[in-house]
Amino acid sequence: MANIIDGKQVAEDVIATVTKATATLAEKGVTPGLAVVIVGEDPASQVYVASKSKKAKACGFHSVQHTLAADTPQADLLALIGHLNADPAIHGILVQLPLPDHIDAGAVIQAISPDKDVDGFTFVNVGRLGTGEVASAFVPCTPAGSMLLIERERGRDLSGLSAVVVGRSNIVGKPMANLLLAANCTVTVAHSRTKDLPALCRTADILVAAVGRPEMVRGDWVKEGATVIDVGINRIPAPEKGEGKTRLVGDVAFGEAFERAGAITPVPGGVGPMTIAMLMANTLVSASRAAGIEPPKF
Ligand SMILES: Nc1nc(=O)c2c([nH]1)NC[C@@H]1CN(c3ccc(C(=O)N[C@@H](CCC(=O)O)C(=O)O)cc3)C=[N+]21
Repeated sequence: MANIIDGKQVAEDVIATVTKATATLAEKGVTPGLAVVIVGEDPASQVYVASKSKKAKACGFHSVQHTLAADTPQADLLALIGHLNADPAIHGILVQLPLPDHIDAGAVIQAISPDKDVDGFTFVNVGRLGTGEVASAFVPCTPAGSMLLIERERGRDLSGLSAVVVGRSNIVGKPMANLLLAANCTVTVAHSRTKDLPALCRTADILVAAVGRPEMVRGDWVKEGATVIDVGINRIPAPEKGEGKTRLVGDVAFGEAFERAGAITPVPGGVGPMTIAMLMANTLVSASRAAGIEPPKF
C-alpha cells in the first residue's frame, strides 16, 4: 500500500514560496512578467492557458495572454516573440503547444530568448541541463515538478537509485532522464521499442511513466516500495458515470500499482498541478536573475 503523493499540496507550497518572493521583489520595484501565447482555439489548451494566467495573477505577477487566430502566419508569431523578447516587463514566454500544422514549432521555440524560456525548450537550456549545469538552466516544468515530488518523497540524495523513465519526448522523458542522471541515479530510458518493458520497470526504485497511453503500466510492473510518478493525463470514456461522460486517468493503472508502490502520484492531483507551479517558479527565477537578486530554492 503506497503513500499517495499530494501534488496539489506540494504545488501550493511552491506557489506560496513564489508569492512571498514576488512580494520581496516588488519592494525593489520588480514585478515578474509572464506572457502566454496561444494559437487557435483548442478547448483543452484554452483551459490550461486560463489556469496558467490565473495562477500568475495569484502570485502577484504581471500576466499577459496573447490569443492568435488558428491561421496566424508563422511570421506574425515570430514577430510577437521578437517583441516579447525585447520587452523588459516580460521575464517568461510560454508558447502553448501543440501549434497548428502550418507552423514550424521548432522554429518558434528556438526564437524565444533563452533568458525568458521558462518552458526550458530552447537549445541553450536543453544543453545546460544535458551537461549537468542544472542550476543555470530553465528546466521543463513537468519534469522539474516531478523531480520535486521525488525529492520530497525520498530526500535530496537519490544517489545510486535505479530510475526507469518510460517515454522519450523532448518535453518530459529526456529532460526527466537528465535530471535523474544529474542526481546520480542509474537511469534507463524506455520507449516503444524496448524489449520486455515489464521486467525493466520492475528494476526501478523510481519509475516515471510519460507515454500518453492510459493505464499502460500495470501493477506487476512495479517493484515493491518503488516511487511511481505518473505524468500521463488521459481522458477516457466513463460510461459508469453516465452516457458521454469521461474521466482522467494516468499512464499507470493506479489501483494495481498502489498495492506495490511505496509512493505514487494520483491523476488528477499529482504531476499536473506541479507543472503549473514550476512555470511560476521559473518565471520568478527569471525575474530575479534579471534584477540581480538571488531567487529562493525550490
Ligand atoms: N508550452 C507548453 N508548456 C506546457 O507546460 C504545456 C503546453 N505547452 N501544452 C499543454 C501541456 C499540458 N499542461 C498541463 C498543465 C497542468 C495540468 C493540470 O494541472 N492538470 C490537473 C487536472 C486538469 C484537468 O482536470 O483537466 C491535474 O493533473 O490534477 C495539466 C496539463 C501543460 N502543458
